[in-house]
Amino acid sequence: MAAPAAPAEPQASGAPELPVCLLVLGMAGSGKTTFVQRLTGHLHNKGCPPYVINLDPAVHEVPFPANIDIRDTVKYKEVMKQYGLGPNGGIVTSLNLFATRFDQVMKFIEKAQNTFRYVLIDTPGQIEVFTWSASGTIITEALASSFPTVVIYVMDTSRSTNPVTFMSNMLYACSSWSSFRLLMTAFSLAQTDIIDHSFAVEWMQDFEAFQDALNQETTYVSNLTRSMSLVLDEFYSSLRVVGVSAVVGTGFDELCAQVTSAAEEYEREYRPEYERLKKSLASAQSNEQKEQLERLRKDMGSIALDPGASTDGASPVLDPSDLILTRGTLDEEDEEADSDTDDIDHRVTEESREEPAFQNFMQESIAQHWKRNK
Ligand SMILES: Nc1nc2c(ncn2[C@@H]2O[C@H](COP(=O)(O)OP(=O)(O)OP(=O)(O)O)[C@@H](O)[C@H]2O)c(=O)[nH]1
Repeated sequence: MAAPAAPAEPQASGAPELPVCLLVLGMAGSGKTTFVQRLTGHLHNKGCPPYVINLDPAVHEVPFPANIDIRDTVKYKEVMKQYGLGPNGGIVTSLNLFATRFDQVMKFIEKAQNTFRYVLIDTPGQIEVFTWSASGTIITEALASSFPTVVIYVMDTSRSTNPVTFMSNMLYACSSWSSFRLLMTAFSLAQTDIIDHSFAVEWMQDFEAFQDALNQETTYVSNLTRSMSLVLDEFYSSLRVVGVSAVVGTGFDELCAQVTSAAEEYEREYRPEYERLKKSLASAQSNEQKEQLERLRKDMGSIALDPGASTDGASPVLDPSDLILTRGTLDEEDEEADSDTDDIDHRVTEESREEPAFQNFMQESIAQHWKRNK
């Protein structure tokens, strides 16, 4: 476990500054783990060690001190055996199992929030396992609803010098961005010790430079890539691009500065929007529930309760709930006359059970209604 850092500085409002969650994504083998390792070391040297979480269940060795490691909770190989899965299915299922306990991880982070300024999260090798899975959404939404959360997309520059490969990488990045659309994406071009990242920055900023590079390609894919580059313009403009080398350790000061600026933007622009969406979702859900309940009441009201009952006021038509609460007998005197001679007051004991029973009945009916409607 990393030693705790100095307490977070208070914000202007007086509240302590929340740690920034950095979600490290990237294609398989792009350098995510090495990046997290180097960034952890960098932050240790700066006197603010991060809280580190490993979400890759299949990694052999974690080369950094992880505060929380998915492998302590879920045994990936056991999951594969037990469910008869291959390696990728095993990773997805392990992450799903872990996501069901993520509320506990959140409690750990919340406890540590005054002592750490950064929470680093290393994700599984296959990007789609996290980006396009329910567990990835659960984890990201849990983090983003409590802390400023920034996606760091690691792109291996040395493997992206071909414009078509570069575009594939950009599409992955863009799909992560749209999947977690409330998050800022900081972009790290790793492995800049092998090749300078300026070509990639130029391709993002200058459409014609990218077209020139594409002109060398004559395949169908190059035409598709050309069209794609037009679409990605808005995405490029939202990126904060930093070149780093996780091996040499260059670029990390700039990366931290960009993360701070992204976290500020998150608080300023994304959080209010996030809160607004959360509220409108909650109110839509509650309206939906009300409608379901109303429909259920109507359905149940159409059941003939008592063929002999009249609607002239002398004998009111019963609501199904009345029927259950009175067990079909409204005439209290009759009931008293029929009452047992023992000491137990059956009305009190049974009525005390009836309300929970009715509530259970209503909940079950609503659940069945939901199922049917789905
Ligand atoms: N030269 C150089 N090599 C790097 C850099 N970052 C990572 N590597 C190398 O790239 C390879 C893959 O790095 P990892 O950190 O394992 O990549 P990963 O994305 O975590 O891999 P998976 O999680 O298995 O998909 C390793 O051999 C690293 O040493 C870098 O900045 N420079």
